[in-house]
Amino acid sequence: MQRGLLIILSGPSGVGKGTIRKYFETDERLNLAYSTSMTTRKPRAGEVDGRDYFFSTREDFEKAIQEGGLLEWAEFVGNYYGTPLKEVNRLRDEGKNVLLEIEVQGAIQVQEKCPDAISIFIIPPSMEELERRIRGRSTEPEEIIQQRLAKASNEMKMVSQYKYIVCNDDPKLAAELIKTIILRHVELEENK
Ligand SMILES: Nc1ncnc2c1ncn2[C@@H]1O[C@H](COP(=O)(O)OP(=O)(O)OP(=O)(O)O)[C@@H](O)[C@H]1O
Ligand SMILES: Nc1nc2c(ncn2[C@@H]2O[C@H](COP(=O)(O)O)[C@@H](O)[C@H]2O)c(=O)[nH]1
Repeated sequence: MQRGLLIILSGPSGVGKGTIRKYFETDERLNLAYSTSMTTRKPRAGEVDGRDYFFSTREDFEKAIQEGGLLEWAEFVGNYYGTPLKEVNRLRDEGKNVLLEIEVQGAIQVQEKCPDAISIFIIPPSMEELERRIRGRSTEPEEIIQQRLAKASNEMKMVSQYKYIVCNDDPKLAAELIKTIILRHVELEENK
């Protein structure tokens, strides 16, 4: 069986990564599995442990780092976020194409470790629109919104580190573009 691909979906907080993912994650042709991350952030209303994230204490997260249990990890606006390595390997060994939805520092670590990873950076139509989206979501207090927006400006400077750049103006169109990228890579793998 062919090992599954590793796909990185990255971009500033609030750009619409999660929204776009919803449009293509049920497309069976993509044979996708979403990698659930570990985080020390507190759950938002409606978030479910084990589905949206594995919510953890800082102590347990640091233990996971020390034990080499994470493919990548980063501190983002006061919280740790990381990708459990074992699950990614298990899914890829089963032939699944694994999707990581992660921020920029983590995306760079994954690309260093797995140069074949398909990295996609989502950009907003403008920084004003990014701000509207992050505020419109109403999930963070003002102080955190400010920190996330400051972080976003720096993250936008890292676009050249990615193989593909997709603008999320219309989420359905962005999802279609990403689907095309993934399906082409699946085809290339099959013809290897
Ligand atoms: N193309 C779009 N046009 C207008 N609003 C959008 C668009 N895409 C997403 N949104 C809205 O922007 C907000 C942020 O989207 P979303 O939560 O998907 O971002 P995200 O990149 O996954 O954020 P985070 O990285 O913080 O998890 C949501 O309220 C979503 O409905
Ligand atoms: N490096 C990693 N970044 C991750 C991971 N899981 C999520 N994220 C990114 O963190 C920010 C903030 O997320 P939020 O849910 O608090 O809004 C966002 O850019 C996520 O994509 C991970 O495992 N590693």
